[in-house]
Amino acid sequence: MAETVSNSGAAGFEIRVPATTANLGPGFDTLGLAFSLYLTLKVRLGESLQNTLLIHDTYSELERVLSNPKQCAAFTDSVTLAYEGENSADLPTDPTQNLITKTAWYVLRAHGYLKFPRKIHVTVANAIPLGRGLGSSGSAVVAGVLLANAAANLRLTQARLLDFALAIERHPDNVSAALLGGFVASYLMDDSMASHTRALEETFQPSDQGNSATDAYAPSAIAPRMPPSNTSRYVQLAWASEIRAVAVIPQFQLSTAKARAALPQNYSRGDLVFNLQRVAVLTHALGQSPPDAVLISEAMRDQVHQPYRTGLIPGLQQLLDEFVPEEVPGVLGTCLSGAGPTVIILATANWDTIAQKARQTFALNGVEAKAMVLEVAHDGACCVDKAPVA
Ligand SMILES: Nc1ncnc2c1ncn2[C@@H]1O[C@H](COP(=O)(O)OP(=O)(O)O)[C@@H](O)[C@H]1O
Ligand SMILES: N[C@@H](CCOP(=O)(O)O)C(=O)O
Repeated sequence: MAETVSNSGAAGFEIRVPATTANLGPGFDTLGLAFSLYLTLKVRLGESLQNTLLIHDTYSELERVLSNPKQCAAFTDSVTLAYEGENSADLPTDPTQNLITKTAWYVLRAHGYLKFPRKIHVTVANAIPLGRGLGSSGSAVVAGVLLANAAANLRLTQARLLDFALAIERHPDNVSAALLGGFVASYLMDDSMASHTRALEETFQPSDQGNSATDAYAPSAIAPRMPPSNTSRYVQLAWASEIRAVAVIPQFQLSTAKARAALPQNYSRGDLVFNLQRVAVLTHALGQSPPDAVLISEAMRDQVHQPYRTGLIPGLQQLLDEFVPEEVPGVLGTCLSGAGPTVIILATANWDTIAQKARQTFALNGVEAKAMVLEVAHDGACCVDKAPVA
């Protein structure tokens, strides 16, 4: 549950967002599960800034303000970023290029702010591997929304935080689980989001006036529209406490965009019915204690996304075929995590043995992988007053 921080007296705050796995087999773009592996933002508050609001008398005045590349520089001056830990070198610290701060900028601008109202320094500790299907981008987006909410004291409701995250991420499975925690099923209110032009593209529309670094990220000439309200609906589902996930994480990255591009536009009635039958059973079966391995293993099979992604992930099909309860004691079921390439094996025992065996299967297919045994994070993203250690 995310809280709003009152930044009046505090010297800083901390935001923590869990990693997620999406789909769980048949629940493509529908099911998400939060893990106790976190993206953490330690935020130090500095001096208050002047002229942070988009004050304008006329539309043309607003246009003049926002088409001025200096406004990009103003935003950049209001925030500094540093990374520590895993992936430190891989992510941009320019606030106009970093997904966390770009998201925060979008939320700020939609509320009439040109920049953060106080200078902030953000240290990002990211334990979530990038581009592996463990929801790193969804967590970064949720962190960005919470950052703007806390820094500008916007007091957004949970539903509104989700609206902003969805305006950017577009599929609700990862962001719903990251924000809420636990095992979550959600759907998008189709028309509202479909009619909302992609939020980040609007906010960061490249300028056609030149190629300088500042121009390239000049905001579009209009303030971004607010996303529609209540763009999604969700339900938090029961999760049997015996179940942990073995995440087998290949050392290569696969972008979600590429793995989505591999999917067909249309499906047969047979494939649709196959998934509907299984996802309905799965949402209930994963909450039952003790879990029924035979029921779950079959219910985690999928015909909508995994068959089209096996070509991108050597060893995936073998893992799906071999890590079944009949073959490996303790296993409940196996699936691709999100868009991959990580494979998730749900199990009630023998987690370390399963992890070792699964790494070997990847290795036989020429893929080096590490494995982690992950607990479900029942608490979602949070934001608390906390002064970072200097
Ligand atoms: N902590 C972070 N800070 C900034 N950007 C991030 C962070 N985590 C993820 N991203 C962005 O998201 C991209 C990965 O997104 P994606 O391809 O959807 O993979 P994943 O399955 O990990 O979500 C990264 O290359 C980076 O651009
Ligand atoms: N439903 C999406 C989930 C993408 O998750 P990610 O963790 O890979 O970003 C999909 O399968 O494309």
